[in-house]
Amino acid sequence: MKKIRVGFGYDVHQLQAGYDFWLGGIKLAHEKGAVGHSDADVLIHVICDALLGAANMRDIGYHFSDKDPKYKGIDSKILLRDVMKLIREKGYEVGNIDSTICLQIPKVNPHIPEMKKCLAEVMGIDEEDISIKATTTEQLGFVGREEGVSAYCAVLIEKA
Ligand SMILES: Nc1ccn([C@@H]2O[C@H](COP(=O)(O)O)[C@@H](O)[C@H]2O)c(=O)n1
Ligand SMILES: C[C@@]1(CO)OP(=O)(O)OP(=O)(O)OC[C@H]1O
Repeated sequence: MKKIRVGFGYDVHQLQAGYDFWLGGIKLAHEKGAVGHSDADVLIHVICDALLGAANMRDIGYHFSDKDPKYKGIDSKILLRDVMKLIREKGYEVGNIDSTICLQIPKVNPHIPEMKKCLAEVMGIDEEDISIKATTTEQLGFVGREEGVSAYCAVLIEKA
């Protein structure tokens, strides 16, 4: 019988001036960028966490410690590629991904096609199986005050 599992991811990064803003594998032009040990790509991080959770393989920080200098400034696409390797070693393939980015500004919608193309290539899956959505938080909370960006992700993985 085919085995289907669900996974979920949530992550937050601060936004500060003087940092690049990597999101969904691409660099956005903005006066603030995301702060982290890695390139702080919050969308990729939640996809990684959702995939690892679905496969019952802990989380991103367990595999790629934020204390390890090896990961300082690392391109999160490299981490995502490694996570795909880990779940495929367990015999899983991605069913579909659904994600939401919480960001007050800038608008994400114009960039979603490029993000999907980039992530599909990194993961070796069909763009049609990746959904990316965005919401402001109506000026409320840390996202609304433009102090941070957060994201949520649900995935299905399956094996024969
Ligand atoms: N950073 C963002 C936030 C939102 N969007 C798009 O705008 C729509 C309206 O946002 P609300 O927070 O008022 O719901 C939202 O549904 C997204 O389509 C965006 O592109 N980038
Ligand atoms: C991605 C890693 C890599 O060291 O560092 P951060 O960029 O700080 O991101 P976080 O979401 O805190 O996840 C932990 C780490 O795996």
